[in-house]
Amino acid sequence: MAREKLKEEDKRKLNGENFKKLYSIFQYIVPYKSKFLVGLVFLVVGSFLLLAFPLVAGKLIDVAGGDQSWYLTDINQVALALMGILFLQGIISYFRVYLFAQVSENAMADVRTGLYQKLIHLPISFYDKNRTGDLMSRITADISMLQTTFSTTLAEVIRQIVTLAVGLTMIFITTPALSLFMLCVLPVIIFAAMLFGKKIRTLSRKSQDELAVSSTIAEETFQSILAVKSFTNESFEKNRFDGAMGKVITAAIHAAKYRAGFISFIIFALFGAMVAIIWYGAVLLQNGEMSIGDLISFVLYTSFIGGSIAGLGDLFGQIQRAIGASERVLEIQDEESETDSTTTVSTPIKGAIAFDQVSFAYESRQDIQVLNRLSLQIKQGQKVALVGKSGAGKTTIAQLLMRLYNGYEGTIAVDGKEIKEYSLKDLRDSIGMVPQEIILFGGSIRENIAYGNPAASEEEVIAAARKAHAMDFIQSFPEGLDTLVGERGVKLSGGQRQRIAIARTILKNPSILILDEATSSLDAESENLVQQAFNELMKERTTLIIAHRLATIKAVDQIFVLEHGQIAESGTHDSLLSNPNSTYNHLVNLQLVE
Ligand SMILES: Nc1ncnc2c1ncn2[C@@H]1O[C@H](COP(=O)(O)OP(=O)(O)OP(=O)(O)O)[C@@H](O)[C@H]1O
Repeated sequence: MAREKLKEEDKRKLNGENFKKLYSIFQYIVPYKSKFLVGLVFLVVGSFLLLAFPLVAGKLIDVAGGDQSWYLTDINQVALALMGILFLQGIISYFRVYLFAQVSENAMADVRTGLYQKLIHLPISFYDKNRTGDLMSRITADISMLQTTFSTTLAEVIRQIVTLAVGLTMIFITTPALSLFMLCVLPVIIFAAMLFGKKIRTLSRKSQDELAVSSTIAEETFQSILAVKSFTNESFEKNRFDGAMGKVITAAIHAAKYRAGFISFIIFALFGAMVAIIWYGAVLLQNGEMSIGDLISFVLYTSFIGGSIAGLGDLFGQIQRAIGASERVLEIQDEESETDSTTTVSTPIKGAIAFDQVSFAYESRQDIQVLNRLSLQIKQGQKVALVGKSGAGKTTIAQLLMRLYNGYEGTIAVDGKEIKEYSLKDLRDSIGMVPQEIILFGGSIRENIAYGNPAASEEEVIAAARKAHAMDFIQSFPEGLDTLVGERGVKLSGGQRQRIAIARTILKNPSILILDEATSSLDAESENLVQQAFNELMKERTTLIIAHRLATIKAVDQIFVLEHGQIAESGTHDSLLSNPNSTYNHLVNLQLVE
């Protein structure tokens, strides 16, 4: 398997606190513990079997040389025993890998589902602070990393530790003098290599950093290529890039000097140590203190030991990275979900709305007081419009009503009861929102309409589509309601998307309606159909229109003009217009000019 290169910033220290994080994720394995334990037993037995291989291989040579002191005295028997060991270890490895895969796949699917469920229950304010790409990588890359850790890395660590412990024990039992000699030579070299390695890593990180700087320069210029060209700054940019490249080369060559030293040192020292050890083995052999078979066992065991020391270094790197990944997963699990009142109401929400002295600032932008002691009342069934300059806080009012954000001061009541006392489901079920920008899910038109009420029957879906004046265009597609929309489906026009969103909301049948009007206007025919669909939708529902185009709101019962976080004026279109100094009048004039 190709391993991704370890990024230094992704690594964490191997200390108790960090292991606890990994352990928290490891808890997901508990439901599959019996399979995990069997896999673990297979792993240890398999490792022991493999470690018997050098011993028996050594015996093969000794038996060939006439040694009769072992249980098996015939080379054919010994060779068969060797094959038997390999065969058995093959079967055990198969089941070990298979079991660990089952455990880790299931456990990590649980982590993923848990994380996904947690994420969709987090408040919108969380999404304001985190980028989608980052959340995606937690659910995909980070958990894949953890999966590798629990399926392969953990098994490898155990296998290598067993190999190291058993390998060392075996060589000390069979060839103590030679092992002791090796132990005096090798650690010195390993220590020197580690020091060297650390220095080289620091230096190559520096050259990578320099490379990153040069990439940023390139990226910036490509993105602003228009500016570069219109200012004829090509040569300026080239010089900037040249300068950055110069730094890359200096840093890379500096690192290369150390790497060259390291390589020649390793070749000399490692092979030198090998010569020394083999020389000492030859001396022991000559003096009759050791058999050829023992020497072969020793060489095989030391190659096993060497392999596991090298392997462990890499594995610890992986674990350090896995800790980073578990940290990012746990971070989300520690986030606070939307707070909810557990009491559900028995009487349906009718739709009278009252904001009383409501003040609010977004958590991520505390310095801007979006609403400032705002009060407004909307009677049940009334149609009202909110107008105001862009950024005045119209959408914010709607979002607060749906409790998409908490942390406001004052009270917001529906049917005379503070919204925090409703369960989120009751409250949001009773509010239908048709947003400005309608994004349909990938799937059929039917599924997109039924999103408003997944339990709706075919007839109800069709009736809703009719009321939303969407059926005509739906029927014009060969596949009708089964037509696929979204990224891989047909592209619908803005007006068509709006009518689907309206049909969806008709199916939801809320008592309160929020229409966030699209800023861009549709062509006259489409506009007319959408308006008719809206009229159908608004029937007998309390309706709050977030109006951008004032022409569409002449008929509402009341208009609230929002300014400086407060309701500056309210009244009907005609009454507001009759006052020449009103902000409303000013807004209308502005739009007329546009
Ligand atoms: N999620 C958010 N985080 C931080 N600030 C926000 C957020 N959403 C809106 N704001 C800020 O709050 C203010 C009010 O925004 P809001 O979207 O309610 O205005 P609006 O009246 O609906 O504007 P528009 O007519 O352009 O849609 C703006 O200054 C905006 O920048």
